[in-house]
Amino acid sequence: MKIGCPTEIKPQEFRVGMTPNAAGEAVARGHQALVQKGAGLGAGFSDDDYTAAGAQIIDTAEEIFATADMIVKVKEPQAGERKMLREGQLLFTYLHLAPDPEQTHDLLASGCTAIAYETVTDDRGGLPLLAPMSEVAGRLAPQVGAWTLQKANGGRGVLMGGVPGVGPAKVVVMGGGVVGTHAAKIAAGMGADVTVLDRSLPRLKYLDDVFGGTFKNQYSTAGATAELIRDADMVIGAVLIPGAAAPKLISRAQLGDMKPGAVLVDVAIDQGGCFETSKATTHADPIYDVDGIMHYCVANMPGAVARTSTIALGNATMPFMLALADKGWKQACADDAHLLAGLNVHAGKLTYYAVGEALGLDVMSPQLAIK
Ligand SMILES: NC(=O)C1=CN([C@@H]2O[C@H](COP(=O)(O)OP(=O)(O)OC[C@H]3O[C@@H](n4cnc5c(N)ncnc54)[C@H](O)[C@@H]3O)[C@@H](O)[C@H]2O)C=CC1
Ligand SMILES: CC(=O)C(=O)O
Ligand SMILES: [Mg+2]
Repeated sequence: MKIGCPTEIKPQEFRVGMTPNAAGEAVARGHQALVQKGAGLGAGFSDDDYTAAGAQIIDTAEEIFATADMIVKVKEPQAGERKMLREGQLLFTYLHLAPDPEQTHDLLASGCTAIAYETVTDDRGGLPLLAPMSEVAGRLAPQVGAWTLQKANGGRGVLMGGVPGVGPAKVVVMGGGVVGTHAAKIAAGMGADVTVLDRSLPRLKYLDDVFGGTFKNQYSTAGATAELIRDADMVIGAVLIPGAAAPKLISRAQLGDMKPGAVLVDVAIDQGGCFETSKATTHADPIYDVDGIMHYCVANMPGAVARTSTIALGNATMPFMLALADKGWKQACADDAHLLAGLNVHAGKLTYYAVGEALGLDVMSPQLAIK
């Protein structure tokens, strides 16, 4: 199979969909790896690194989209890329379709088959292709939140760990999954006073067993949220209902109950955000103010640490990419229900129920798509 890897074109996105090592594994199995010139530079991989692994360097994205059987990327295809997708072509990348009707429309119109990293599942109820980037974004969240809390950036001017004689920042983390747990660990490590909210009792039991002495946890209700945010210096949004638009957990009216200069970091922004006032921002212009509350809502946070993120993502995606290349997508999905869970679009039809529900569109059963 011809596997194509174009350069990412989302603003300030420096990751790349295929590492030289992954390209080498594909080539060793008889596939062709077509990598756009310079695609790996932002993550510290030169064209020579790819050539040494057996990949072919291709000048333009147009040539890659025109010839590859499978396109492997990081971020959702941008408008120009969507125009180049074609019927029968396989797209393997993050999509986040529920909050994105335009992208959904274009993917359906292209006739391509699209497997979304963020809805591939595993045996333990996890999301193995979202998890590595959630680990990164979770660990970044307190770091960017601490920067936003600085006075010159519009924040309250509160230091995460405080100092002797002055108490630490109060951090509330909404959602105790992968992002939330990593965010809480780092925030607590910086010395902040951290509380994690979740709606899953088994998850709260796990957090209590493992991190009981490090940060607090509480069952997530509107009442508990209202009480905690009044006193918070920073709130990190880290909830997820897989594939679906994020639930809105803090309304605009509630910003008035918060301390002026408090910070909201909405990591869940790629699923539409879990605060009413969230709108996606970029690394170039990451923060904005609504009613005196600072918002950080970058939808591709891991792009800030492109090398760590590219290697971590590549480690997770490579076995699935190789299965898709070796067997073709239908057989690979028929053999692996977890990969089939990633199928979001096929031949002009949506194949993921939560996306159809969010956008009011019909859905074809994924089992039918692989028949
Ligand atoms: N902005 C960015 O660059 C990135 C964003 N993300 C996003 O971060 C979000 C979280 O991802 P993960 O932690 O991997 O998901 P996860 O599935 O591991 O965790 C989500 C948690 O939210 C909890 N939850 C659901 N509804 C809730 C509610 N109403 N109140 C409290 N908790 C609730 C669930 O019980 C679960 O424990 C996703 O939207 C993901 O796409 C992930 C990586 C990068
Ligand atoms: C998960 C995601 O959207 C990202 O890593 O950019
Ligand atoms: Mg998007």
